[in-house]
This record gives sequence, structure tokens and C-alpha cells, in this order.
Amino acid sequence: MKTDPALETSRESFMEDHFTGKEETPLREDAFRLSDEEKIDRIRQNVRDILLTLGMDLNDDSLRGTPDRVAKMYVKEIFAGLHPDRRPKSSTFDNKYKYGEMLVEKNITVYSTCEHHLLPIVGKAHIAYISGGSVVGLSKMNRIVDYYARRPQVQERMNIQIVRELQRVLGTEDVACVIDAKHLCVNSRGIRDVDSSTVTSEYGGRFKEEESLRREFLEYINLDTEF
Ligand SMILES: Nc1nc2c(ncn2[C@@H]2O[C@H](COP(=O)(O)OP(=O)(O)OP(=O)(O)O)[C@@H](O)[C@H]2O)c(=O)[nH]1
Ligand SMILES: [Zn+2]
Repeated sequence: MKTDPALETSRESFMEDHFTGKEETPLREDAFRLSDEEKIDRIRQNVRDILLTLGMDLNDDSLRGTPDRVAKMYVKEIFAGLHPDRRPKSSTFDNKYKYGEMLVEKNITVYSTCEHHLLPIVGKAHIAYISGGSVVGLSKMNRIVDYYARRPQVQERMNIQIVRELQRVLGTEDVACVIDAKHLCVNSRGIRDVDSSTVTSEYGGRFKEEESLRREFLEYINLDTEF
């Protein structure tokens, strides 16, 4: 594990050049004014109101704990990735073995929540990068996906956020991510098309420039995509 000053500088200049803010989750300025416990208290009451409005009897044994369960689930689980304190610490290592080919971490499970309907998005993310001097622990890629998934999301933004974070951590633009996911707002309600899924991609650096690299990546993850 290391903090290479040259890499730090390249990360900083990368951030200045590329982090435009457009891919940021739209948050209010006072998003973290309330503590988690205060948020849970409020949401518990809000969920209670929704259920009462729907006519549910909250004295029923099975329903009594629902407002509390939902409030805790929102704050501590499915939307926990809104809090910057929960951004995973991604340790990097020297690429001592000089591995110069792409590394692919595929079939990373994605559980997210569609911000339009607050229904689940379930799928797989596939990540590739080419080391520019440092390598990242494999599990950190899964952790980065999980962090950005635990927010109200649209798939396109989540895809870009994952790539930007890995570019920052690795100090290289040569990062790619493809996400294939089912949106329950499409599958279980509305148009109710249970079979459709959504594929998004974000290619940085050499992946954007070199078709052969994109093709190699897609071959590794077995997706046939036309360019
Ligand atoms: N681009 C994008 N759209 C999404 C995502 N998740 C859900 N949507 C879409 O957001 C749209 C919201 O459209 P609206 O017309 O406001 O909502 P709606 O009346 O519930 O639409 P229907 O789902 O068609 O019934 C829907 O078409 C959803 O399929 C996403 O991750 N990315
Ligand atoms: Zn939706």
C-alpha cells in the first residue's frame, strides 16, 4: 500500500480536468444537516403517514414495525451511499509485476433503486482498467459499485460515477464500465415488460479511443455490441 506523490499530483490534475460535477447525485445543500438517527425518526413518521393514508391498520402485528423497518432500511441500507463518509477507502498498490494488459472484474452484482419510482434496479456491472502505474484491490471495485448503487439512481449516472471514482483512485483515464440491469419500474409496473433490461456503458481514455480494447473487454464479458 502506498501514497505515491507523483500519482497524487496526477489524480489532482485529473480531478481538475475531468470532474465537472455533471455526474453528481443532485443533493440539497443541507443534505447532511440531520443525523442518521434524526432522519430515521422523520422517515418513520412519513412512512406511517403513507400507510395510514392508504388505509392500513398499523395496530396489526405484522404492520406495526413497518415504518421503523423502512426508515432504517432507507438510511442505513439502500440509500446509505448518499453519505460521503461511506465512500470506500480504495487501497492501491504498485504495479510491481508490470502487468500491462486490461484487468476485468465482471459480474459485479448491482442492487440499486430507481430514483423515478423508488423501485429496485437489479443487475451486473463489468469493469475494466489498464494500469497506469498502480493497481487497485479487486474487492474495491465491487465496493465502489455498491457505494454508488446505494442511492436513488438512474443507471446512466451510476455508470459514470463508478468510472470517475476508479479513474480518481487509479490515477488513469483508462477505465471502462458496462452495466446490464433490470428496472422493476419497467418490469413489474407501467409497461410490465418482465424480460427487458437496460445496458449502459462508459469508456474513458484508451477505451474511448481504441475500438479493439472495447471489443476485447466486451468479449471478456460476453456481450455482443455493435460499434
Ligand atoms: N434514462 C433512464 N430512465 C429511467 C431509469 N429508470 C427509470 N427510468 C424511466 O423514467 C421514466 C419516467 O417517466 P414518467 O413518464 O415520468 O413516469 P411514468 O408515468 O411512471 O412512466 P411509465 O414507466 O412509462 O409508466 C420512465 O420511462 C422510466 O422507465 C434510468 O435509470 N434511466
Ligand atoms: Zn423507475
